Amino acid sequence: MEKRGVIDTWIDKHRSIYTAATRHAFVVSIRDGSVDLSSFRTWLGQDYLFVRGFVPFVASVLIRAGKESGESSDMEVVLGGMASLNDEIEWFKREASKWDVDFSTVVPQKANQEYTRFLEALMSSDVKYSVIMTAFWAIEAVYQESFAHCLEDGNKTPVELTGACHRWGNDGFKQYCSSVKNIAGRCLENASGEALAEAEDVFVRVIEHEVAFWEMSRGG
Ligand SMILES: Cc1ncc(CNC=O)c(N)n1
Repeated sequence: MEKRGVIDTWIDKHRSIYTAATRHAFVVSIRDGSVDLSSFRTWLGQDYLFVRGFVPFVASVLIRAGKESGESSDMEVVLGGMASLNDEIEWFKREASKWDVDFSTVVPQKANQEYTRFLEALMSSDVKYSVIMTAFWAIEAVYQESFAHCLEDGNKTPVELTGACHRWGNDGFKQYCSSVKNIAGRCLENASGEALAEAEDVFVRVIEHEVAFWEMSRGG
């Protein structure tokens, strides 16, 4: 059994928004097969742009893990995430041709721009390692929980969308998210009250950005 740490208490405390992010109508529509393909194409284009902005964020987490962490394994965990982003960008490009989406013409929507700006602010050296790790975990965990839901028993996920679901819903990604959560949890155990308050705030803001991100797909 995993030890229940401060992150689990935050998930419970902010359960309604956490569920809004991990069981969003768009994700539920993938799982029940009612998904509107224009919504999926919108999500695909926006998420490709997001991921391109996420790479420098993960790179900054990697640098911080190498410099500031007492645990040498932190860097290896983040490096694993970085490596999967490399595959992910190739996957996005294959999906774009499959769904006839031209990434060169996709314009980032407001929610996407705001999320990317938020990530850029977290890359500042003023942000504590425990806070940046909490954000990193929350970003990955929302996708893991959302897409794993589309693969759980009873799903009617259309076969052409199972690739997306496996990308973030597979057991390896779940393990990786759990490793990132353990790193964040370990850092938070030793954090000051001020750092804890900042990390909780960043956790909630990540979840809010994720909800707003899913909402973009509604526009089709
Ligand atoms: C908006 C958003 N949040 C989290 C992820 C998952 N991390 C990397 O792919 C993602 N692709 N997009």
